[in-house]
Amino acid sequence: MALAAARRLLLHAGSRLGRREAVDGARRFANKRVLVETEGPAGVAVMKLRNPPVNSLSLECLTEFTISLEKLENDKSIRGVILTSECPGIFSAGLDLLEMYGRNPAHYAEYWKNVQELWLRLYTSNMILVSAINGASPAGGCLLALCCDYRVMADNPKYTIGLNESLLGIVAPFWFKDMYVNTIGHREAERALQLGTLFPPAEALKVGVVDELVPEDKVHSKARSVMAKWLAIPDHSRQLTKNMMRKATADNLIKQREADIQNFTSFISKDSIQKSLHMYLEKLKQKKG
Ligand SMILES: CCCC/C=C/CC(=O)SCCNC(=O)CCNC(=O)[C@H](O)C(C)(C)COP(=O)(O)OP(=O)(O)OC[C@H]1O[C@@H](n2cnc3c(N)ncnc32)[C@H](O)[C@@H]1OP(=O)(O)O
Repeated sequence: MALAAARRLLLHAGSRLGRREAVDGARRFANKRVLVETEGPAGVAVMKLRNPPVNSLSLECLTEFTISLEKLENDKSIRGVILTSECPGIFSAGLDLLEMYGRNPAHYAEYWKNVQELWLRLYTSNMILVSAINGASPAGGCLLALCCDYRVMADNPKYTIGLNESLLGIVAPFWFKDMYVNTIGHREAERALQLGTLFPPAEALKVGVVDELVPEDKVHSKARSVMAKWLAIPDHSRQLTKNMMRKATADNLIKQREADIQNFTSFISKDSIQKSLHMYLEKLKQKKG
């Protein structure tokens, strides 16, 4: 409840709580974890995640992300968004494991509602979304990219992308799965989901998780040129087509949002699942030492 009120405040107070500048026709607004830069004439915004060290999607980050998207949707001059990261080498580490570990059921429910909210907004956005994947993109990071209409990835074998939930001992929800199937087909999705495959760029391209690979320093310029191509299509026909392709998948979640929240909450609260998350977090720590 408190978070919803804060969200309304942020959205409407925009320039008071966020920062807004106008320089040479380019505008920017920034929350703490999401920076949005727009270039008036082109109608394109660049949205940069900046939640170091790994752009994990904490509750605050999700909220700021959703608010920023909502603002852009309400700005009729914006037709397209390039989604990228300001954290070197990381697009997004996905959902924040610390939001799903050691908390109470009310927190899990609130968190999951916000994950659903962001996904629905991104997946059903009328704007053209192009992701400039400039780093690692596991699980929820891959989810963000999959919501986009086109994915450009840096051709750096150190970066991987995929829905790796099963490696954490958790299960990708049906709507993650639906979007994966829509993108790479049933057989590839079935295999990749069971194995929790994190694809290096060349394999990601081959199975269709991403659409194009470019050298790392060309990711942004390529995303811009892709955007220009998409902008040449009339909005109304492109939007109706996108809606036709995505509506059933989105509706599948919309009609069972509450049940999905309850499923998530009871699943993630299980001792065995908390134990798996604990072990995974320990593994991440040990990797350093
Ligand atoms: C029904 C349940 C369905 C729920 C669905 C969940 C979907 C998800 O998105 S679950 C999250 C899955 N994410 C991952 O598996 C990614 C885990 N992270 C990594 O593999 C690596 O961190 C990285 C490849 C993204 C980056 O590697 P790098 O070597 O640069 O950094 P690290 O030293 O590993 O990490 C730095 C720091 O950040 C912490 N961290 C990493 N990922 C997360 C995360 N997703 N949530 C919270 N915190 C994360 C990591 O533990 C390190 O913390 P410390 O500095 O405190 O040790």
